[in-house]
Formats: sequence, C-alpha cells, structure tokens
Amino acid sequence: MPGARPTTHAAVRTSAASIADLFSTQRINLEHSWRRCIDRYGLDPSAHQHLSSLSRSELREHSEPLDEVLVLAREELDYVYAPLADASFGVSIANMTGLILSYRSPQDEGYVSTEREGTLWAEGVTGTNGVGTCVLERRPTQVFQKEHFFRDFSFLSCAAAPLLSADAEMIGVLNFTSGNPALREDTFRLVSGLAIKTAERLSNQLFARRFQSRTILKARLGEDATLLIAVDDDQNILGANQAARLWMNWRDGAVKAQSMWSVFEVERPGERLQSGPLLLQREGGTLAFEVRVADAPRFVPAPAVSRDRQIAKPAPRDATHTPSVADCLGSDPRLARSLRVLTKVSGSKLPILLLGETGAGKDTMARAIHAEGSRKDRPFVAFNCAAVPETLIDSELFGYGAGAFTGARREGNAGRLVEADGGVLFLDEIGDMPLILQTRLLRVLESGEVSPLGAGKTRHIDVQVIAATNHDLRQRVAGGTFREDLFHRLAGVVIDVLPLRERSDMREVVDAMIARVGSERDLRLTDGAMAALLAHSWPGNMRELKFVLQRAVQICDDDLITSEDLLLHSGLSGGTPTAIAPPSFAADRPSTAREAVASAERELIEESLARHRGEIDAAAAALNISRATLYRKLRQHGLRARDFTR
Ligand SMILES: Nc1ncnc2c1ncn2[C@@H]1O[C@H](COP(=O)(O)OP(=O)(O)OP(=O)(O)O)[C@@H](O)[C@H]1O
Repeated sequence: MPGARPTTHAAVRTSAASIADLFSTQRINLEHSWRRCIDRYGLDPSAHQHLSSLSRSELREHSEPLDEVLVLAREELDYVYAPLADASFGVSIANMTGLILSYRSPQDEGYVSTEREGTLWAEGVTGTNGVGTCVLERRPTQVFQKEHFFRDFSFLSCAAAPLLSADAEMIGVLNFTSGNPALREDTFRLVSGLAIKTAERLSNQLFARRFQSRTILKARLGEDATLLIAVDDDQNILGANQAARLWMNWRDGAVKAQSMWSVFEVERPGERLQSGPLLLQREGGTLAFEVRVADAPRFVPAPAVSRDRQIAKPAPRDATHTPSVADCLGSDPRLARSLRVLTKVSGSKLPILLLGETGAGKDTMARAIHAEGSRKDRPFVAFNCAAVPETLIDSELFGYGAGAFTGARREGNAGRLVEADGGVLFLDEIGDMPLILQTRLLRVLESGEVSPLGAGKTRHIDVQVIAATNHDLRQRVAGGTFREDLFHRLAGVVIDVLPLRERSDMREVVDAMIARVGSERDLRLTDGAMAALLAHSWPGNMRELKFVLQRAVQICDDDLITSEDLLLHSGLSGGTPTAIAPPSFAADRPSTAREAVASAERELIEESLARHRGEIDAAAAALNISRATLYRKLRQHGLRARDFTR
C-alpha cells in the first residue's frame, strides 16, 4: 500500500503572508499537493484508495490538543448548522496528524460516512484532500471533487481551515465536507467562507478563554479579521492572536515580553487602561480597539444555547423527515414485540436501552421514541459519551457551579442531565463511559438527584433515559469494564436494533429509503440492483444503505437505478469488485492507520522540539498538550529533548 510511507509535516510550513490570506477563499494551488503525493509519497492517482481508521479508544490518545476545541465547537457550530444543512455539508474536526476526532452533520442527509471519527486523512496516505492538505499548507484549503488525488474520493468537496491555539500555533483543522456529487461550485465557495470564519471564531474563543483573567484589546480590521491582544496590569503584551501578530509584523512564534507602548502610539502612553474604546496607532495607521479590562463583562458573546438543543447530533430540519418508531422497526417479526413494548413505555420514566451495530438506527429510534411519547414537548438532549473527552464528561453531564475549577465557565454549566429535566436524555455510546462516571451516573439515576460540582446544592430531576451502544454490553459487564448494576438500571426495556443483513424485511427497508432519498422523483430499481442490495453484507447498516442510495440517485439515468449505479464493494458474481469501491466502508486497516498516525505524531513532536530548542514547556505549549503528555510521548517515540538543544 503506497500510503504506508510516513507523512512529512516539518518540511512544509507555508506561513500565511498577510491577514487577507487568512480569510481568503481563493483556492490554493493544489498542484503542489499533487506533486507531493507523487514525488514524496509515491502515491498513484489511478490506484484505488481505502480509508484507514483508528478505534475510538485509540482516538482518545490523540485528542488532548483539541479537548477544549471539541467542547467549544459543540456550541459554536449551532450558528452554522442551518446554512450547512441547506448545502448538505457535515463538519469534522481533525488533529495535526489528519485524524478525524469528531464529526457531526447538521441533519441526517448531510452525513458523509468517510468523515467518521477515527478516519485518517493524512495527505501522505489519502492524497490531496481538505484536512491533510490543510495540515501541510497551514492555510484555508478547498478541495472540490475531482481535485482529490484519488478518484475514490472525487465525490467529496472539502473546505478546511486551520484551528489555532491561544499561542497562534496550528493545532487542528475544521473541515466542512459534502458528499453530494451534484454540489455547485458557487455554493461550495460560500461554505468555504463559512468554514474559515467558524475556525477563526473557535480559535479566538480559545484565546479569550486562555486570557480571561487578563485585559484584552479587540479590534476589527476591515470585513475580515478580529485582532486580539492580551496585556498584563503593567501593559506588557502577554499574547496576540494570529491576525494581531500579522498586523504587528511579528513573524516568529514567541511573544516577547514587551510593553504595548513599544508597539503602539497613543497620545497619552502609560495611562491605566479602562474598559471601553481606545484608538491605537501603528506605523501611521490608526485602529479602533475595544478594551475589556479583566473582570469587566465579557465582550466575547457566549453562543446562544437553547434549552433543548441537540448536543450530539442536531435534529433534522424538517421534522416530517424523522421516521416513526414503526418505520424504524419495520415489519421484521422479531421486532413486533419491541414495538408493542415501546408504545407502552415511551414517555414513562422507564429507561430504554438500544443495542445495535453502528449505523443501525439507534439515534434515529431514540428521537422517534421521544417524538411520539408524552415528553415530546419537553427537551430531547443527546450526549455522546465517546465524542466528549473523558476529562470533560463529568462536568458536561453533571454540570458545575460558577467558578468550580480553573477554566470553568464563569456562569457555571447546568449539565445535560439538568437540561433534559422533564424530557429525554439520550446517552449515546454508553459502553464507552469511563467506570468512575458510571458510578456517578448510577447514583443520579437511583436517587433522581444531581449535585453539580461546586454548586453546593442538589437538584431533583425527572428524565427518561434512553441509552445506546454498539458494544456488547453484557460482555463488557463480564470483562469488568461496565458496571453490572448500571447495566440493569439502564435496561428497563432492551431493544435489539437489528443489523440490516439480519432483517427479514430488507426489501421494504430499501423501498422506504429510496422514497426518502429520492424525494419527489419516481425512482425504480432494476431486479439486478435489488438483488445486489439484498446480497450485500451492509457493515455500515442504515447509514451505508442511505449513502449508497443517495449516491445512486445522483448517478442513475432516467430514474432507473441499476446495480452499476450502486457502486457496491463486491458484486454478485463471485464477489468481483466493481469500478469504484465505496471508500467509507472498505475494511479498516488499523495497523496502517496507527503507523501513519504515530509517524506523523513523531514528526510533529520533533519539529516542535527543534523549533523550541528542546525546551519542554515551549514545545508542549506549541503542541497544546501538557508537559506530562509530552514526556510520555517522548518515551513512546524513543526521543530525548536534549537532542534538540542547539
Ligand atoms: N428507519 C430509518 N429510516 C431512514 N433512515 C434511517 C432509519 N434509521 C436510520 N436511518 C439513517 O441512517 C443513518 C444512521 O442512523 P443512526 O445515526 O440513527 O444510527 P446509529 O445506530 O445511532 O449509529 P451510530 O452507532 O454510528 O451512532 C442516519 O442518517 C439515519 O437518518
């Protein structure tokens, strides 16, 4: 496999030349990237390429630099879901090795299965693409359909933008992806602008959080950039975001302790700063800043958070698109009993446990149960135990009081359990919940009371819990990684959401899905196509079926879907591969992904140590990880910091 060669990050550091470059939706020249793929990585554009991925637990190991971004992103992205939904885009966040750490789609139709968590998009493995190429170019990168190096990915359109730490170091990538082959280029251009602005907002929030106890000066430069500068009580500059660094002409990374008055001119230098407007001059130009002295009200607006927001996966725009519980269960006789039981318990307080493989429809079913039960006018709050970093599950789920810990939001956080009061709390991927939090959750479920950390009071809550997992929970209980008492507490009603290949009503499922994805069109399937669908093993279940049919609808002629339009991995006769293997469901090859990620990670660490001359604190800060993590990683990769001192 050509992608086994390591990716090279250190060699390409194209620093942005001007502020305008930071926000430019002007396409970068992808020819360089294609050249790298051929010359450096030895990739062959005519070859088929598969995606490799890491497991969820391996993924945790790599998420630390972006822990804070992942939490902030959930709120920030509320702003952009609506326009994204219209253009059938999903959002992913990747780290500097090109690994997708989080993927969300604003509505089900936007789901791009190639973006799922754990998928590796390093350029050295998957060729020119939004995430991997953005990591190397370190600037907004758009890759539209056939611009992808491998034709297996030419149905994708990716608009990627760098995420920067409070030290203006690139720590990851925000990527908007559409798998719609009919996407128009002008729509793509608009969405690219949105990706850049969203990444800027997230990066600026990291800055504002890091310096929340300091005085911050903020200015708008033209339509595009927001400049942020943090100063201490003696008016020495402590930090500046990337736009401010460019404006001040700081070309190297480190902030030199320097008085802001050596950079700016004002009529009365040295004056104590006060919250409010301030005109600062630099090299003949004047810029209007707004000063926020520490402890004054924040000017960084907290994103509007509605009480019943959908945390893990936002609800589809059009509620009429949500399948009913009966639609979800279909007519397989093994599920008829489940349907009867569900109609009786929905809206009650009895917990429901949904077991099923990934993509089988557990999330969809949970929403359907909520929508049809007596709690339908109350919140549906979804919480994905695997997507939220382990260190943050506690505070996100159970909440915390004002100022409970360093880095806590000033106003505290009610927590998802309290937000779901009166309604339904959907705990997705419950099998991934750490043991210590399982104990806490059990206590809450048994007592019906939550005590947010540091809030000093206990609150009674009334929620119906629907939990879901694709792990074999009983096996986890036997293996000691899942508490038996919690399992019984959650298993009020257990529904096995059958994998597609085991459903006896597959034909009906296909017909219903065609009607759903084909909207108004009068689509038909040839007998050959139906036979191919029935023979396929559907490892990605409903999600895969939906994706395959959505793609076939775009490709087929005269509203007639043939087996060729399905582009299924294996055909009917003897498993002969058809022209294009769907990349999303190619067999995962974790060892390849693991090796590529490890090699890219090693390069990033080496690069950072070299830049900071072996200084652990500086290198760890640039990588946005703790010193302890950096030491651990040095041991893992057999590196010594002292080899980088010059
Ligand atoms: N009954 C259904 N009718 C139409 N579409 C469905 C149905 N069930 C699931 N889907 C679609 O399949 C996709 C995957 O469904 P869903 O997210 O509910 O699966 P899941 O089991 O929760 O997956 P995961 O374990 O990966 O989170 C979604 O796009 C959803 O819209």
